[in-house]
Amino acid sequence: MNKVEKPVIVALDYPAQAPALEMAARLDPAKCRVKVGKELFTREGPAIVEALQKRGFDLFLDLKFHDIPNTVAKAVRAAAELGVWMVNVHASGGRRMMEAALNELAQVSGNTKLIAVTVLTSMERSDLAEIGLDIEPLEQVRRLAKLTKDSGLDGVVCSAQEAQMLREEISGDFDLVTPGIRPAWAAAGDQRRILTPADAIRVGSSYLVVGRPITQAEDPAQAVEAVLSEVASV
Ligand SMILES: O=C(O)c1cc(=O)[nH]c(=O)n1[C@@H]1O[C@H](COP(=O)(O)O)[C@@H](O)[C@H]1O
Repeated sequence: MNKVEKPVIVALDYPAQAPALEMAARLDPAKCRVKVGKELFTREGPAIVEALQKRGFDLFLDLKFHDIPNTVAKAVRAAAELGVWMVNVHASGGRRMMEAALNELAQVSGNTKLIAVTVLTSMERSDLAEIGLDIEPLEQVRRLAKLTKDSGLDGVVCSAQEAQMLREEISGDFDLVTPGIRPAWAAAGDQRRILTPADAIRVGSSYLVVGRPITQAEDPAQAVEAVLSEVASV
């Protein structure tokens, strides 16, 4: 078991600042963290990060950087200088890219976590084959997670269905940040490889990225409580 403080990260997948802040106003920063992704950040920029931080939220800036080492390192630095709690890159950018990002991060005060995306939960074996990877997604996740750990990063984004395998293969402190979480009372929607909050924690997830089951609930704060009580029961 890898229980952490405040394991729920609410994905604020909104097109603009107003609805994102409306949702944030219905959430308690003492109970959950929030995630800002590409759409919201591209439209609103650092202002949305600052507005959410001002309300007391720990913020995961989910921009999944993937470029040459110098470019990614500078982008990670810019994120850390915004004071975000967590930022991410694509592990497939390779060891030199991840190490450069980590070195740059070490020069910024604060303790922003740096994690890497392994294989997106939307990708299947056939998608990997089309980009020249003739292996099972699970195997690619294993490889990229090991590379991420060897490169010194804090953890990976992966499907909770891969968490158990990663806990068996990778020892020590290593965050497994898992989307595709669906409490029994929520609709699966477009997510395919899903797990309940309790099962995700049971198999070794550290943080649960939860979007619509919370943001589309009639009472989002109560939905956070429901997820937390499931987690507490493990
Ligand atoms: O990096 C992510 O957060 C992410 C990676 C991944 O492989 N799959 C995935 O669903 N996500 C994100 O996790 C969130 C899941 O939202 P819901 O499906 O609404 O719970 C969305 O913000 C996705 O963009």
